Amino acid sequence: MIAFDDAQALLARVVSPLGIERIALEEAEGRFLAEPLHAAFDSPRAPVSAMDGYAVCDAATVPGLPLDVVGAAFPGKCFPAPIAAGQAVRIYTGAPLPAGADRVIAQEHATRSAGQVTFDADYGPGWHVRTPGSDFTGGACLLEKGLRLTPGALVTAASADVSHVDVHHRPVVAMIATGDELVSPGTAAALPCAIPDSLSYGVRALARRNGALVKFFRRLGDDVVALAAAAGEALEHADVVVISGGASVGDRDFAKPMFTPHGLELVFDKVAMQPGKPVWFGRARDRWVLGLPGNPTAAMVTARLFLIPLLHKLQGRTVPATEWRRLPLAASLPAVGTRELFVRAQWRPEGLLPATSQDSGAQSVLAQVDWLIRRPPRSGSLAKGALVEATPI
Ligand SMILES: Nc1nc2c(c(=O)[nH]1)N[C@H]1C(S)=C(S)[C@@H](COP(=O)(O)OP(=O)(O)OC[C@H]3O[C@@H](n4cnc5c(N)ncnc54)[C@H](O)[C@@H]3O)O[C@H]1N2
Ligand code: MOO
Repeated sequence: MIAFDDAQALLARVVSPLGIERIALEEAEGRFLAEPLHAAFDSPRAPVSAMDGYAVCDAATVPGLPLDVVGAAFPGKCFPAPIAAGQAVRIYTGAPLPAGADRVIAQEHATRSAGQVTFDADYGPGWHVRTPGSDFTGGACLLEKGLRLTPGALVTAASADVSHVDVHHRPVVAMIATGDELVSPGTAAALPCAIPDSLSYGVRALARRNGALVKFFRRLGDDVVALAAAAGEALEHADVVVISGGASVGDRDFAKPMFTPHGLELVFDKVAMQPGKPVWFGRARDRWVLGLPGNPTAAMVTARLFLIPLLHKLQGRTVPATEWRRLPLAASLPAVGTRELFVRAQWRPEGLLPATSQDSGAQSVLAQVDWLIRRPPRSGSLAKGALVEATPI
């Protein structure tokens, strides 16, 4: 059995990013940059107004002194002529300042009469001018390689005058849910011992949310011949094959044997963690294979801790996909056994509240929990308010 940190580190070490493609910014949300993104020019490129008001020469402007309004400046247009002492230009937010002007006075402090403007005594202290390069300078690296393109990052990229980005391919995921008892949700009530296949919905959603294209899905009983055939098909279609269930030591646990004819080589098998001990990771026919335990909470925890890092690494993420933060507990926690313990919790104003059920087969609490608390093996009990390491689930 491998320690949790070692298993995550091993996965990060053996997995390399997929190839690179160039795509339009329009299509790039959620993708990971394969190259750093640099600004084509300064932003703003010229001094621009931060307010609707009047551009003036500060040294020649005092409250109550009328100035001649000699034109209007709009965003996207350069004002044609310089202004001099005694003059002002009507200006709008984002417009380049006319040459000679160095300050903008907001229109709330202005009184217009005919072709002139005067200002009240309260127009200071703001100058309301954004200086060239005050946001970013030409050539500056605005987005690092490996960064995921969030809606905010797309704004940054477009503002740098970039239309296309180099990103890693999206990993294609195949999922096989195993278990004789599993049936499609909506059909179990009529079959006394059937169980709705629930976890494949969560795992596939998690994969999609983390950049994967889920292109293959089978729900199969515990028949190793049929499972091996499905494994072969999945390996043809996907970069990553995820298997749920059949990971433990039961007579019908075929998750690994179904890949034996395909040359499965294990990277790790069994991790000293709770829940999720039976999780395993390997390689077959040059594809990655991740085996998740059947218990739904154990499957979602291990998908969070291994599938997401795997998908992110394939897409070129350069920083660890699991970031632990120190946050206070909203209730006490008992001492930990010999395995790293992952406690499912909910964020409350007073801190992290552990879910009432910590059963690895629990399903109803999965809709409520949003954080995973990590507790080292053999650590002692903790009081309410103690700081723990946690990551969003
Ligand atoms: N003697 C031992 N027994 C078990 C061990 C062990 O070390 N020794 N490990 C336990 C742990 S830990 C886990 S976790 C489970 C996982 O075992 P499997 O991966 O083989 O899972 P299954 O037996 O196939 O299923 C377990 C449980 O989960 C339900 N399940 C499975 N798939 C789904 C699905 N897609 N949707 C909803 N529910 C699912 C299944 O019906 C079972 O109830 O083994 C322990 N046993
Ligand atoms: O650890 Mo198992 O993963 O208890 O459900």
